[in-house]
Amino acid sequence: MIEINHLYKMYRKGQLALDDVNMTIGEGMVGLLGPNGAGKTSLMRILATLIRPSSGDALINGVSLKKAEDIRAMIGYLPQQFQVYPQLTGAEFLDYVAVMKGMSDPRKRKAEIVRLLEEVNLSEKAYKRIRTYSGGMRRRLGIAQALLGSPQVLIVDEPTAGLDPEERVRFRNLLTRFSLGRIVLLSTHIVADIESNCRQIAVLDQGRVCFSGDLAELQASGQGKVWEGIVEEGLFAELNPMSIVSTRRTDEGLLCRIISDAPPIGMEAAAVRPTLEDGYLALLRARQEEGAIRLW
Ligand SMILES: Nc1ncnc2c1ncn2[C@@H]1O[C@H](COP(=O)(O)OP(=O)(O)OP(=O)(O)O)[C@@H](O)[C@H]1O
Repeated sequence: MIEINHLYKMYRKGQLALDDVNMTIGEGMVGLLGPNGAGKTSLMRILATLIRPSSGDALINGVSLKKAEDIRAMIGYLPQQFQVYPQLTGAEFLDYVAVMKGMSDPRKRKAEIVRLLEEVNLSEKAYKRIRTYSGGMRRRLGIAQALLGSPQVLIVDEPTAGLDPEERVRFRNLLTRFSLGRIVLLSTHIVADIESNCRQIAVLDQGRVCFSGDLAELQASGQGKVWEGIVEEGLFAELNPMSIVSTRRTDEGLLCRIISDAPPIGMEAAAVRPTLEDGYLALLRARQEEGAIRLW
């Protein structure tokens, strides 16, 4: 379990990235959603003990972040910009990381690397140079390095950014498999990444946790606020662009999906069932209206 207590992060130039974050994270896959600049990476880097909080603390399985060595032995981390050495092979790279993690027995190291390469479906590429890997293969290698030493907690920062749809699905499935019996904390701003397999979701916005709950609860944030209707093309420009979630051209005009507390003016619209993404957008929009955040 991860217990985050009154975590603040203020960067040198006065940028407040985390503003009193409190959260309890249980076992399984947990999604951390939030728009650009919400503080997701800052939170993950703090939990991975790469940077220190300005104040507050978190306990990972009862161990304080102040005990950085103990925490590092417990967690695996895949950063947003995962740096690899393109001239090494996948197996050489993992061996290098394993040595860095203090795995001194070469035979045990080799066995672990073979096992992990198999788990992430890279055995065939093990002895090929990383520069020949696709983006998805590099991410899978990233997960393999994060899993060296079988950590109880896996922290992955926007792991599917830049992947094609097929790799994205494959990568999500891989993470789901690893989340059995572990905590996998995954940050993203892509709702589909967390749609099917996260048992808990937290939404960060401007450094604050503005939602914590399950998928159904996030979806319910859009209840009664999602509308669909046909708009004549000439009138489209008059709609509030911030409220339009999607548009589709039909023979009658543009079919618009809109998020709004009240039925949209200037069109005939019917209330429709919110998707998870609608719920997320409705939540951010409500905060926007409270004046809490700037527009995208
Ligand atoms: N090293 C830094 N120095 C100063 N400000 C920073 C630094 N790193 C992040 N920030 C600021 O802190 C805030 C939170 O950034 P962070 O990268 O944690 O957000 P994020 O939710 O991960 O964003 P994204 O989805 O764009 O990656 C932003 O306003 C960002 O500009």
